[in-house]
Amino acid sequence: MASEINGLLPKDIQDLVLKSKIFVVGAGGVGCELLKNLVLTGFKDIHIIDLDTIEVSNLNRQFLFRREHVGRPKSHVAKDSALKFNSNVNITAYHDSITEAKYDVNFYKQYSFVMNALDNRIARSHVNRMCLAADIPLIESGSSGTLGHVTVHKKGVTECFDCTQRPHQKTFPGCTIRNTPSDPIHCIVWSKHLFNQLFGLADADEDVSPDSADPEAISSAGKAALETESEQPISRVSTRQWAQGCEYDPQKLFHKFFNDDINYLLSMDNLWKKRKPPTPLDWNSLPDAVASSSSSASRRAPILLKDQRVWPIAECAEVFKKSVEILKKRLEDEKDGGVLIWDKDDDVAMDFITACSNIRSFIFGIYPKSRFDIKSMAGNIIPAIASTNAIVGGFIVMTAFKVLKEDWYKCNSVYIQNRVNVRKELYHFDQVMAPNPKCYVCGEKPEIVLKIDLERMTVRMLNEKVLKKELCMIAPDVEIEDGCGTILISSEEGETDDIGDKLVKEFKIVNGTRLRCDDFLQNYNLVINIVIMSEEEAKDRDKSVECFELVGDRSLLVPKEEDQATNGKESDKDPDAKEAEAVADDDDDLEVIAMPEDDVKVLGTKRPLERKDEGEGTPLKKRKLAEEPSPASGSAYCMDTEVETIDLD
Ligand SMILES: Nc1ncnc2c1ncn2[C@@H]1O[C@H](COP(=O)(O)OP(=O)(O)OP(=O)(O)O)[C@@H](O)[C@H]1O
Ligand SMILES: [Zn+2]
Repeated sequence: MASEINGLLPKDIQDLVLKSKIFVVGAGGVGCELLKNLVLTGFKDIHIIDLDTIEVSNLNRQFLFRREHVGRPKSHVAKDSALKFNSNVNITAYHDSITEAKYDVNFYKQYSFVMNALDNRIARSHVNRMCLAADIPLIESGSSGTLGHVTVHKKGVTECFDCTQRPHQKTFPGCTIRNTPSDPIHCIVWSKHLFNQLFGLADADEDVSPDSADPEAISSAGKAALETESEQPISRVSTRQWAQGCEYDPQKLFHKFFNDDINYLLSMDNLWKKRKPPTPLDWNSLPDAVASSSSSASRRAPILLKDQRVWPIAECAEVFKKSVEILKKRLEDEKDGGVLIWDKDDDVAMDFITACSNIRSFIFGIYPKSRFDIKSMAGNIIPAIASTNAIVGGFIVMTAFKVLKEDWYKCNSVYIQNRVNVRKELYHFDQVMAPNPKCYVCGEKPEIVLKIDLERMTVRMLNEKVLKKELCMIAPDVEIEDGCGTILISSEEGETDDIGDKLVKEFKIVNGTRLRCDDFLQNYNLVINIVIMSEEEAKDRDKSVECFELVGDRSLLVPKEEDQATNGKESDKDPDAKEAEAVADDDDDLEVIAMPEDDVKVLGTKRPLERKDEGEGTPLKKRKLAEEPSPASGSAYCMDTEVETIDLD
């Protein structure tokens, strides 16, 4: 293997490779490629963690896994398969989540550096914080379709993973989902919400019934609907309770969601002045056609597989009936009031979503979709491409050499794009950036501004949605800076459960209140400055949208003059690179992946890393593209990087 053969690697790198101990987080698409590269490079002590087991759908690209491995832990099988490439390596495999408390700061300290090969923001952000706490370099990576990235993060030297705010998931206004869908994705999202309301973790923000507070509906005509609302029996009980009350009778469910509720929507006649009104369906006289008989998919129907053809409405109703019956039984079998978790790979759950979304599409005159298409939209499936993973895995190892040598200023960010840019490059190399002093994670005194709707924000929402989901904490403790140290949230199980449903305003939280948050596991402290939404703002806000907004540090919104004058600006960045950067946010739970046009927001301005004069440690100059021209390529920046990448001397 490379490190065992003298002369293959430069001597200094060979020595560093032989003596380093490294940690790979994730043994999926990128993780498999990476592990194979690492053993072939001759790293001797490799640890790898993954929480998952192997699924059939992994086999087309996660080539360390074979059919006989399905169901076994990814990390264990990855280890066994990689050892076949080079048995002269120590691999330690953990079948576990990296967010478990036992992987603490001391655990991280044993490594020379850490490599992320993950697929979600929470785990990425967690590892970022652990590496900052342990002061261990992190190589972050990701791939999504043809896009990929590799970036380096080193405490106090480069920006951290959270220094740049990444685009968030694309969401749809609640009234579009509940009242006026116009695209298949609206019906798919509604169906996922319906699944959760009936069988899963019901979320008040995912209501599926008509929204009579829709500003568009509120007019003299819409008032009729508002008035009849009180007569709607189901408005007083939750959708779950109502469904339980009628024993999940599929016909009754069908009638409510696809007839009663639609008639109710029709009564909000303001909504239909400029739109085609929906058509309620009757279980006993279902049309025989597919939602749009002119669709090319339906014309091809006879020769297609079940997954590829678009089901006629009568078939959708039949599938709806069967899937409701099975899901009802599964829910009954759950112990201790457990609920079902929606999973794109669960056939019955997918049948339910396909049937519901196509029935709803029919009602609203939206073109239908095949089960295959709906699965990819509902599960945010972006085809994983083996070659992108391979390229990312390769770049990680090339980057690892620079990390081992602590050549931070050479650790450019790499973005793999899906088309060549103006300079005819498929790979975009971006300057390594110094930490953002205002970063809410690695800044000296991390602070953030949180705007909340006092009438809606409960303690539980603050914990689950803001701290854990948005701010990626794992086990937060929160104290109000009110002079008495009132504990609002405790990481100790059960300690603050009883106040979870209380509104935060009951704890005298007002404009300017400061909340001290502390995640002991991540060694992370954050002060949240509360800003209250004005009544006007809260009133205008779509009720199905979250009742909070993370504003960041307000002072960050206005860059300092000095920053503007001297530093690289985000707007200079190649748009393709921004698209690739969005890959980092390809969370499992996204509804729709960040689109290329979504801008990457930056907290403050970016600061290119200053190059240090080797040996003396004094800053040489700001490393700027224009200062290092390359006659050969006309792109000093990338040429420079290529040379650095290929020529290891
Ligand atoms: N908290 C975590 N701890 C350990 N491993 C994790 C954690 N979160 C995600 N992973 C692992 O990261 C890997 C990411 O790989 P990849 O993106 O190829 O996903 P996948 O689940 O294998 O594929 P797909 O999502 O396309 O089915 C997965 O194997 C996943 O189990
Ligand atoms: Zn940071």
